[in-house]
Amino acid sequence: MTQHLGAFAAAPRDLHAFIAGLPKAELHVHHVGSASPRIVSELAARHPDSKVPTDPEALVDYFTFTDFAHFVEVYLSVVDLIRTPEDVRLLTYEVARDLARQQVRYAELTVTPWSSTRRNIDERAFMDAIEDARKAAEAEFGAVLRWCFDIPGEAGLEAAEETTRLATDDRLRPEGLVSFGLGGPEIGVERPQFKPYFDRAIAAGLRSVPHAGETTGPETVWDALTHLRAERIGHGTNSFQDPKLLAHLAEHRIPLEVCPTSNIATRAVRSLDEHPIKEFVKAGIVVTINSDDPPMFGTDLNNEYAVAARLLNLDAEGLAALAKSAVDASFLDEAGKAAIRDEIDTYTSAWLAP
Ligand SMILES: O=C(O)c1cccc(C(=O)CC[C@H]2O[C@@H](n3cnc4c(=O)[nH]cnc43)[C@H](O)[C@@H]2O)c1
Ligand SMILES: [Zn+2]
Repeated sequence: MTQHLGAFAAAPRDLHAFIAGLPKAELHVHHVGSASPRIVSELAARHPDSKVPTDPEALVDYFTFTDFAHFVEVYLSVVDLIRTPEDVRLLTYEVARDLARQQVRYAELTVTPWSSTRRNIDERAFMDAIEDARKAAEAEFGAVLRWCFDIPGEAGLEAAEETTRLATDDRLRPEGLVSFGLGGPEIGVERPQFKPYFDRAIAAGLRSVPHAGETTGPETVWDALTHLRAERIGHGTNSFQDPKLLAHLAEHRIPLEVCPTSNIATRAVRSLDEHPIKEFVKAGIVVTINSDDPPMFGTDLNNEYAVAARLLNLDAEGLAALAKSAVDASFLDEAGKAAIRDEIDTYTSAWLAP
């Protein structure tokens, strides 16, 4: 599963090692999209009626996408492998292990509960499974997880209603839930129709983090800001087409959750060298670096930092600043943010000491 990892190999050797040990926060990573080849093949073997390959080598081809619609089709075949609360718990716990191995201290994991409840996983059992894994991962790996529940937009308003209910019902809502999102394809899925659901989620104390501008233009990002009151934008890639939007994002300090390799894998951007991340930094926008669906895109967060180092010409101090931007843009409490920032500073000073 290494089709996109070339950029990491291209980073200078010591920068590669610096990134591997750098404490980090991941703000845009999907639950099912983080299933490692080992987990996918284990689940596929458990459910042999599935068309998902059981051989990790065959998964490399299976996870090569022709466009965003093809990506969603493949993504849903993996969603179909998650059939029991134990599948949910195993996936969540293993995802946390993979994050912790990369020195990710804090992650906001995007979970689509509707995809599981509609596949007859009991809603109470689903919440218990993710929470149980979250607590075990924090105790055993030291990785703090928080949840973003997202509406799968293409599934329509019934899915929006159900996701909002699951996110706002005090008897169900998990302790780790901090935010509310909107995912899936953007073409033909207008953002404004989701305003009432975001209003309810925001009123219940959740933060707004919709995907926008990944596969459609800047007008989708404006819609996310205006109608969904977005506090961060998932991707926001095509914002570069509108200078007024760039200025607005910079002035209002709305961070972009940039996922460079994802944009290449889904063919939203032609090549890494054409990625607009440089324009975002030049415009003064808060940029965070994320991995989206790492095993499906043959990447991980460390590789995304290596990609960013190359595209933005960053040294160790620049990478540490990028890591701190993600901490600052997160929904962690102030004490938690300060602790990770201190850890980043201590690590970087030790690295740079003669
Ligand atoms: O679960 C279903 O049965 C179902 C039925 C109809 C539509 C959907 C979806 O739209 C699921 C899409 C799913 O994709 C997730 N995702 C992962 N990576 C990305 C991304 O880069 N951009 C947008 N969406 C992404 C997202 O969390 C949705 O849940 C499902
Ligand atoms: Zn995403």
